[in-house]
Amino acid sequence: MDGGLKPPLIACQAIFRKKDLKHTQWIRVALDVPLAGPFDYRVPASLKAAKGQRVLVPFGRRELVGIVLETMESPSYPEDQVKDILMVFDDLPALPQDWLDFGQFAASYYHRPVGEVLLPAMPSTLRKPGSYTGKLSKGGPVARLDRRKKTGKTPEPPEDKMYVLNPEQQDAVDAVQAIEGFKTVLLHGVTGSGKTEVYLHLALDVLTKGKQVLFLVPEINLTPQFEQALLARFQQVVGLDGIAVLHSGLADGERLKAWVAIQRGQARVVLGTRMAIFAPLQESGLIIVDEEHDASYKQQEGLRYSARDLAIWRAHQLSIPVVLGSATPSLESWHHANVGRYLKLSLTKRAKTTYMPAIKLVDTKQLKLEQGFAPVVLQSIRERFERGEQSLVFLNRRGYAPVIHCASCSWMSQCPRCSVYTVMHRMPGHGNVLQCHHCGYYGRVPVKCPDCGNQDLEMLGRGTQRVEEFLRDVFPDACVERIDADSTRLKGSARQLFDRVHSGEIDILVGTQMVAKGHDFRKLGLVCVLNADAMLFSSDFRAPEKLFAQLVQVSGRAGRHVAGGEVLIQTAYPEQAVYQALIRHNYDTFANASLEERKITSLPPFSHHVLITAQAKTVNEAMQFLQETKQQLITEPQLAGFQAVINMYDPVPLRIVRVAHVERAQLLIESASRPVLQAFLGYWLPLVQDIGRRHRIRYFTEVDPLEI
Ligand SMILES: Nc1ncnc2c1ncn2[C@@H]1O[C@H](COP(=O)(O)OP(=O)(O)OP(=O)(O)O)[C@@H](O)[C@H]1O
Ligand SMILES: [Zn+2]
Repeated sequence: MDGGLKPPLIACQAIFRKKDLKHTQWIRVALDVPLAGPFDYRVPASLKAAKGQRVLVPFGRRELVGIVLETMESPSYPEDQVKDILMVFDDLPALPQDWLDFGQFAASYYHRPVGEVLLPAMPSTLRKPGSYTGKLSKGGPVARLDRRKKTGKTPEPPEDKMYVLNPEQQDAVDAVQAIEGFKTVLLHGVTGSGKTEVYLHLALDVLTKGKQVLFLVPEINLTPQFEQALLARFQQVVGLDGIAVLHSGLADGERLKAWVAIQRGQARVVLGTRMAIFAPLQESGLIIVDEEHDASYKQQEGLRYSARDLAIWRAHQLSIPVVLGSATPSLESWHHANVGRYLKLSLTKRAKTTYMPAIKLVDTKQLKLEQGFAPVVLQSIRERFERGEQSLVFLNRRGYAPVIHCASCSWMSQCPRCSVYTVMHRMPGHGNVLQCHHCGYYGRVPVKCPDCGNQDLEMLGRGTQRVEEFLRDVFPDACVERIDADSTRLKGSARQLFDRVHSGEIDILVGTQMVAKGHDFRKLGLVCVLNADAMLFSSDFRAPEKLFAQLVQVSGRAGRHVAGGEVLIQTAYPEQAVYQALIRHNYDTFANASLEERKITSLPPFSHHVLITAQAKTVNEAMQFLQETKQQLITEPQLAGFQAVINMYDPVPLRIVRVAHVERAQLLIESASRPVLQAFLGYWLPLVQDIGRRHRIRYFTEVDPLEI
């Protein structure tokens, strides 16, 4: 048995207790429970626990795995109330102090208990008592992993196409390499400008200095492409095990393996989605955040963190550079670069073709559309197909039809649990079903109207499935495939589909935002965008920024390796500023004008937001609760000083007010100063908690929300 793994000590603890009292090592432990703590424990003489080690502790009637945050002279409770820990796990090196500090920072900034930050960051096997105490534990998950024999030969690395950097790329590399200590770099490079090559050159430099590189990408389906590039370039340098990948799509064992390699310092390059920001790196030299503007860096449940923002804090903490790359930087980052807080580096040309694709607007107002397609769009797809080039049809709506409708009584396929319509999906083998994209509800498609009995129910609108079906009809000789959350549900299926696009087998690809970003499609000549207008009139002040970014990204998939790339955007509002900036490839003008508007209206980045979202049986209860919390600013004497510097809006119901029988409302808090807002939250959130308890209401707090 591994040295540190002792059988549970519950039985022998009583014997030790008396003579142990002089010894007394006290520790403070982080536990994944929704309570603030602190949780203090005593370490019996038979054990030794150091900071950053995991320990097994009794908690109420349960036993939990926690992380030692501190060792102390004395506990913060009377000693006889402090319980003994049961085990210490020393099968891995202690988690580094800077990692603990990082977790503490995230906890305080996002106002969550530290245990809810640190423990969920780890693979589940390392924080489940059962993985160590059960009959089959055999020394714990790490020992089991280490015993697993390596079989087979190490695969050869993929072929590496290292390019001679063009002058812009070289300048960017030189500028980052010249940085000493911490600096945030914004690498603004147009789509296809070869940002990846810049990252790889920077990474090589850092690796040869013996440091680790952390590489963040926004989506799981971008990891295989980057993993291949990293293996091609670095497998010879750091070995196969020197490259670790972390994302939520990994099986438990794979995630454990990657984590262990990182914590032991064996992994030199860590590639991952947002969760990888919590990798316990030992000696990191560089952090790269690709597509830094992407909303996927924001976690939308539990600890609602932004991995991009945390990456900057982490780099500052470690005194290393952090490179944020994007063709469409977030307005926050763009602003920081404009005022000189970040170093702005630009790649203005494409690396391969030198041409940006021609972006054209197809005005659909006067046109008769066929299944949502303008005739010129279908004609263009046909021409590309005949020339052997690929086309991408982008439609950000999955399913077959967004709603079923009865023309005679106006019945609609409303979700019984939510205030949205259910979407009709074709399920191979199951026929047609109605599915709610918010609560997961499934139902049959009625054969006749449930209200009036009319048998002619209509399918309104179209999603990717219907578009795929239509294109298969129109182009029977073409290979038409669809990539969206439905077609890639099975593990590995997304990768297979993307491989088929890259190999050129697929002629026409229909896809949602899954296909829109990051991918370097070689044979893709044409991109068609069907329902861009859907995002045009959203109430969210970030909607134009998001729409612009999305359209630039998807347009950027066209003509990366072939000349003559073209993008056709169907719209009924071609005069809108977003579209006009887009056809001119003018990010700078769009961003600067948007920032000007934000400044006038005091919106981020010129102010800072916190959002409280309350959930109750009725929206009125949620609103009342929020109203009462808002009232504190006026009635609570200790908050009086904040009245002039904190702005609270009126509570409002969410746009989709009911999801899964729960109604929601939100309260937006704003301040021109981040430290002031943080100080205010420190006083105000405990009051909110008390009111929440009284109202028996669930709510969550979101610092720097992306959607309001
Ligand atoms: N110096 C170079 N010479 C020739 N080709 C290059 C050079 N640098 C990169 N490339 C190639 O250009 C293509 C586009 O590069 P890459 O995918 O890195 O673009 P990107 O800037 O990340 O774009 P996006 O923002 O759209 O993801 C790739 O096929 C890459 O191999
Ligand atoms: Zn629903």
